[in-house]
Amino acid sequence: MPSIRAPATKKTTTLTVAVKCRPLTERERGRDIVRVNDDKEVLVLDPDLSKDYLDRIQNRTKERRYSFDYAFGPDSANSDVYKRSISSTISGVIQGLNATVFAYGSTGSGKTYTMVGTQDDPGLMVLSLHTIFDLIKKDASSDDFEVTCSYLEVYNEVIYDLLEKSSGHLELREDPEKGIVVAGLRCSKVNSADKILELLNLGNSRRKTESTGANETSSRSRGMTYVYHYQAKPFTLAEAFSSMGLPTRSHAVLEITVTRKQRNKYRNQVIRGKLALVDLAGSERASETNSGGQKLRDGANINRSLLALANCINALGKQQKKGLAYVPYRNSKLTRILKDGLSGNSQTIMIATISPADSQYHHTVNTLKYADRAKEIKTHIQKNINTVDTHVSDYQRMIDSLQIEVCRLKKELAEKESQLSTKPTEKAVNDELPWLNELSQETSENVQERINLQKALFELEETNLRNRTELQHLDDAVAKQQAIENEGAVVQALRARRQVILDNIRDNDETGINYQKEIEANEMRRCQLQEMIEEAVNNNGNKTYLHILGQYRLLGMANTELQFEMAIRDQVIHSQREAQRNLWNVLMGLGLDEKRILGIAAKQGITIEDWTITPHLGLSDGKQIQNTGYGSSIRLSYCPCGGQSLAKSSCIFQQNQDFRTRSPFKGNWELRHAFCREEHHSSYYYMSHDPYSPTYSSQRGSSEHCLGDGSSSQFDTPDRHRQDLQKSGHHMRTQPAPYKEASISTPTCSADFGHQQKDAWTNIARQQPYEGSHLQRSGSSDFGKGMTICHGRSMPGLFGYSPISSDHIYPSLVPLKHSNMSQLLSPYAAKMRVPPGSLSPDSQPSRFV
Ligand SMILES: Nc1ncnc2c1ncn2[C@@H]1O[C@H](COP(=O)(O)OP(=O)(O)OP(=O)(O)O)[C@@H](O)[C@H]1O
Repeated sequence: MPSIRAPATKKTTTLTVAVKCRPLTERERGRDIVRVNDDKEVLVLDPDLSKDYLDRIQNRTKERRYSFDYAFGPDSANSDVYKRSISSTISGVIQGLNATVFAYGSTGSGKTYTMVGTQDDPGLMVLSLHTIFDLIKKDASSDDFEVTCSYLEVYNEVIYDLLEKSSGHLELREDPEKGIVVAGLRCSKVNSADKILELLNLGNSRRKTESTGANETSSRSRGMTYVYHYQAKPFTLAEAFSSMGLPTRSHAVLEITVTRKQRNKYRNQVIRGKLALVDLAGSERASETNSGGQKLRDGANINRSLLALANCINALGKQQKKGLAYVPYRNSKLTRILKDGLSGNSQTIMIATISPADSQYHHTVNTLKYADRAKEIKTHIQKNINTVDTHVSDYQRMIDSLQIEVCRLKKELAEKESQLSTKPTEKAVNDELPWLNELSQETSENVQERINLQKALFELEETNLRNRTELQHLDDAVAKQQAIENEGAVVQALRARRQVILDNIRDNDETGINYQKEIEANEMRRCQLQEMIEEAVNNNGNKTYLHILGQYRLLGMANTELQFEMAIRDQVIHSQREAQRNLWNVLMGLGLDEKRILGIAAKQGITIEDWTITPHLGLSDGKQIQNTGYGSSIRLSYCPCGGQSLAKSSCIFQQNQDFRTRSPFKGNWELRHAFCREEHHSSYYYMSHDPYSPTYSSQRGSSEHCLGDGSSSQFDTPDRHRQDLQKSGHHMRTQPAPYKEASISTPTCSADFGHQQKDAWTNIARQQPYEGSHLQRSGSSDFGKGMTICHGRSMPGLFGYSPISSDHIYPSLVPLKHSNMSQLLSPYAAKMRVPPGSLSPDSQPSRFV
């Protein structure tokens, strides 16, 4: 019988934030600069002792003061932290509530000490597990309990199962019923806290480790004293790690699920509570680690996940204040795994760990800053009750609560709209500076919101694509099963799942339409802001202009940071794909045939979309279609200068490109070779401040008359957008595209700049540290001969991103029209699993502007 989740009352709650300051270690000779007052307030003194009274009253001191739900000083034991801030939440787990506990802090600040503890001072993980089993023991006479446990790590953006001896890479999947799930993760049944601790130890011995110069104080690099407190076989963390003698470089998540079946009057109810205990790797600065190569990459990945976590915390904090719609969970595996803990159905506790040493001032303040923001985050907890029956009254209650939610949201929306309609220009001229600050803040938020909304749309598309694939599998399975048992239980279960997937597709489509509306609203706001800025520049001259210029620079820096993040991500993806290809080579070498491999993969829940084991062949002009004997492989190539070749990745067609851009400074054509980037989200958020970029040259060209030279940008602006800009007074020019038949070519707009702006941009462009990078170049390429078909997406055509776009401030993420490529590729659409019709020129989804 299909089960539904009965509507339980939802309670909105905020993240509980506790700060724990560890004692100074023997090695740290510095000054203790942290004070904890009234168990709630944390004061961080200025590490510079030479600051005097005058500095302090003139606010030149670096002293910082924060207050939290709980604050613990160096004398507090783990049991104090547990009793005051966590124990009540843990008890909720056996009542069907979800809880997440994570320690956040820089390396060596005491995360592991807090989560794991020592024999004398057991940590939060150990204390929580004992509480759970003590409570189960109490209720065991009336109810049946089942406890399962999983333990995973995220290392270099790859998920491993720590309970498996040699775990492969695990994938995250978004299930319409269960939310984010790690496919293939082992869930072991356990019947005591000791058993879990045993598994924990086992898993810890498998965690990835790496040495680093930064964590001299980290427990993991020295003789460790941590002991998991269980009787059967005492086991120290030192034992787990000393074999390697190195600190772990991964984030680990221990998840305990308690399923409770009541034996009394609620016999048909199953209550399920989940506890996630997270041990994050510590953040560190590359400059402090003295490391390079793999270590530097590890550090960058750890920092990236933590940055992604911090970004989510930021966005969630803002969401509470401003109602922004999108939180970038997708930016790392860690944040996807923690999604429920950060905003979903979970009572979440963040333990921010800090060191009192003056040398750690920056890390301490940074941790406290994020902890402070995390206080704003709201989650919505509700009991997880499954029933085997579906009652009409349950549905009625669901509808009622949804209607209340809709009313609340409508009211909020109306309030927000009325706030936004107040024009800042109405303010007095002598208020100019605060007004400008507000304007630039809004400008960058507008940009961020636009990026986020577009990302959200991509995510929905991706989820629905997977849904559609599953739907196809389900239909096949139903047909097969029907032949065996007609309308038996299995067929019914398959049908029930099919319905869930269909509902999810419908919901996602609706959400997509709403996102589209938000994008349109964002676009309107963008035009308003643009007009305000122009008005301000015209009316208030230099002062305003310089201020805006400063904001441009900030945006430019943010873009560069993002580019760097994307470069790392792409590197990881590239390595993974390379490894995957090698693995296939090995499998084929072993003599396994394609069918068998596909069968094995299907059993493991892995979908192989396509693969090619293609020797690197020389390239020639034009298109080639190869048949490798392992299934058809398509290589579309164009490389007049005999460039390099890349084997097609598992889900993308690549074409070597001949990137040409015209340098406005050198005045001649430059040939640049680069590859289309592999399919990845980041491919769509592509920013460039390359002074040679077409966008840039267009800007310069407006005064130097070098427009209309035949160069065409990979980025484009839709007609409506162009009209808006024309309305706002820009001079528009259209650049002809030289290679129309090969690919994507639509007119590009450009805006006129005055000399001042032009020089400012030159300066900004020169400041970009990655100016000459491959990414920048491909971002600024002539796309005339380039082509990337994103396999498996229902979005036809390409998407480009222009940082300064046609209006020199706002990025625009727009689909590029596709040309006759669709006809060329349509015979392969089935192989590519592109939804029917999506390669047709008419299938441009209307929601992409
Ligand atoms: N409350 C505490 N009491 C005594 N010593 C502590 C306490 N907290 C941390 N320490 C000590 O501080 C050092 C660093 O702690 P720990 O290894 O837990 O840091 P970490 O944040 O987990 O580091 P990493 O991120 O590298 O894993 C260890 O020597 C540990 O024994």
